[in-house]
Amino acid sequence: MKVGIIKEGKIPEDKRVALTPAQCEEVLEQYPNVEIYVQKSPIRCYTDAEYEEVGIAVVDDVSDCDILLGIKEVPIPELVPDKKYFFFSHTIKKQPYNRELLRAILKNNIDIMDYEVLTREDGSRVIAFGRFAGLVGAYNGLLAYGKRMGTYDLKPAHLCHDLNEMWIECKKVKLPNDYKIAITGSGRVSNGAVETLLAAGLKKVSKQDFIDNSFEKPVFVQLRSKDYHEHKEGKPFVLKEFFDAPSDYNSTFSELNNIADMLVAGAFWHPASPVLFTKEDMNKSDFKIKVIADITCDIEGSIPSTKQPSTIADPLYDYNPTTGEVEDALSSKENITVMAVDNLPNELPRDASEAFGRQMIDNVLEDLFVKDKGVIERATITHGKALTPKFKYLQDYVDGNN
Ligand SMILES: NC(=O)c1ccc[n+]([C@@H]2O[C@H](COP(=O)([O-])OP(=O)(O)OC[C@H]3O[C@@H](n4cnc5c(N)ncnc54)[C@H](O)[C@@H]3O)[C@@H](O)[C@H]2O)c1
Repeated sequence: MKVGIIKEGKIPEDKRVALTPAQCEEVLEQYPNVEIYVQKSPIRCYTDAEYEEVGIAVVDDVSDCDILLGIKEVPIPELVPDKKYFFFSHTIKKQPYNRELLRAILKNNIDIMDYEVLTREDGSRVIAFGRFAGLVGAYNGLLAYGKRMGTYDLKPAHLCHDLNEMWIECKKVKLPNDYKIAITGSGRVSNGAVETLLAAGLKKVSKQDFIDNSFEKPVFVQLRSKDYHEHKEGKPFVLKEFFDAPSDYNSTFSELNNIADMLVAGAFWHPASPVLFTKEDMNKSDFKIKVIADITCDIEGSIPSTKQPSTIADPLYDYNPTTGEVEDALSSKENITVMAVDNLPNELPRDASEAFGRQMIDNVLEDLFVKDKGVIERATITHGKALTPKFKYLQDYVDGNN
């Protein structure tokens, strides 16, 4: 079986790759009937030379391979008919901008296996980049504070060679004693953010201590959903019930509005959930938060200042709490500085790729190359020019009725 690692064609460019050079070697050793070909790419985070150094074939054309591995959506003119593809198609929520892509996939008799729906039997996702989003998102928050105050200057994560260099950069962080950072969430993103703040020398404290005490060093609190939501009728907080009916809950986050200096937003936010605070709260004189690293990046979602996404190249903007408008980054001390990069894992592409490939090797490739125990079937959106049964709900989207 021939496997091709394709060159990413989407703009803005994605540097990540599904298998690193060392992982390609590992796969070839484990599956002697498999061949791997890497399509030449000037942007991939692992260079063509790094693949060649370990004996992996780097070629111009991978269209004779049986299975093609990418990361982001393949541009329609680059799709090769009758192939099996793996990439993030961003079609399963009927994203309007990818309707034509799904139509082209069907027309060209392509089987698309989408990483987003690669799941284990219990439904948990096999491939997720949340940790890297959290690592970099919190780092960008610290970077923003250094720039606001002019106290230190962190090298942007995407200019660091890898995560190790970012950890070393973290040593430059100098926050005042009693500087307080609130992180929301307890999942992959939030736990990644915790790793960065610990690496930067902050101390983790409980919510009560965060509110009641002052400290001789910078501190952070990690808030689980139950730490900042309460049932509207005073019933006990039950996580499943909160997920099922978030509109039955109020947010109590505002008790930290005049305590936290920075917010790192890392909890998934359902549109029916209460917001963290309002535009009016942000305009109050005791609203203390001056840096918001919004990793969830829901535009006009739980955080009113997240009015637009920002980019890796230009990660910050200011929110003027008086006018409610976006202004240039770091244009006034009265403004709140926002980081809302929506593709954070791409800032550490080498590490993110390595974690990605590890998940592929450990959880997917045996099903792909030997016998499918369900992983591949669950992730297959199209087969034989038709939607597979699980994805039939996309038919009206394909037909253009929705
Ligand atoms: N900016 C980026 O580049 C980037 C990258 C990856 C993920 N994200 C976003 O970060 C957020 C968190 O992702 P994650 O990987 O940590 O997810 P996760 O499933 O690992 O964790 C989700 C967290 O949100 C909380 N939560 C609150 N309401 C919820 C609900 N209704 N359903 C599910 N969880 C709920 C959970 O308790 C948990 O703490 C998501 O919104 C995701 O889209 C952003």
